[in-house]
Amino acid sequence: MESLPQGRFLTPQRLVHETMAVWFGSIQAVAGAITIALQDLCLHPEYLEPLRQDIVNHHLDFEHIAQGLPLLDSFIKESARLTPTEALSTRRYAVESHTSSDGTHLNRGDWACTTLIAINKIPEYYPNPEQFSGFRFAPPEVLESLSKMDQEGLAKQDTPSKLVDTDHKWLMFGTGKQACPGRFYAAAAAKVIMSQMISKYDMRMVDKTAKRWWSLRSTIVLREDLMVAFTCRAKN
Ligand code: HEM
Repeated sequence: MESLPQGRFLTPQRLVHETMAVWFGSIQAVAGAITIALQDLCLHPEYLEPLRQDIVNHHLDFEHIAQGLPLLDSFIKESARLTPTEALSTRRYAVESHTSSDGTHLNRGDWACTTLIAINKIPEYYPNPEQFSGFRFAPPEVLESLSKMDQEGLAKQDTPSKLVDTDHKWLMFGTGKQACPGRFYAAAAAKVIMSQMISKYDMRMVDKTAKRWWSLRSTIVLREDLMVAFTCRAKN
């Protein structure tokens, strides 16, 4: 809407359609990120207890300011790093021809995008990029509070970061002026849902070797037939 030519306005009908398009277009990305993170939790059950502790320690803060839960934030980010629901990001249309400093040339009318899934595995950006390291993005003071066992073998980033941060290394939500405005909502919704599931249920993947997704062009589509079994935890 911001990018409408000056002096042009949306009719109420168009406004409703645009709003519905945003919701229908975006909610599958939120659902996808949560589903992938829950599957990763089944594949890496050693993260369950530290995450439960994170929820016990930080959920009240999160309820007040819709931010926080640093371990859960990092876990969801790591999960999305290795299995994003889109392989490409940051699509841009060249309104005029342009040559970048590395010699890449775009003609007017060309499209360019970032290769999210490849960037997420660059070793200079992510030490041991193929390793799932659920707490790699968490701040050091939070990591120090973990037991030695929970810290063993974790790949860590030089600087901590959050799921909603945007920069040239983390393009899940795009970058610059057009970066996803829904990311704060998406992260908060994912944390609400994940923290409920983690606190109330134990979970396991019925078949740990089952294929989790297939690709349709650049979209990573989650398989509907993958089964996760949830068991209600006994109340203390
Ligand atoms: C995990 C969930 C989500 C992911 C991975 C995601 C990802 C993205 C990406 C990659 C872009 C393009 C950014 C760019 O080109 O620089 C984008 C744009 C956008 N997203 Fe999201 N999104 C998510 C959730 C949401 C939600 C929940 C909403 C709204 C409720 C939303 C609303 C939008 C809108 C309106 C834009 C267009 C912004 C513009 O062009 O100025 N997104 N999103």
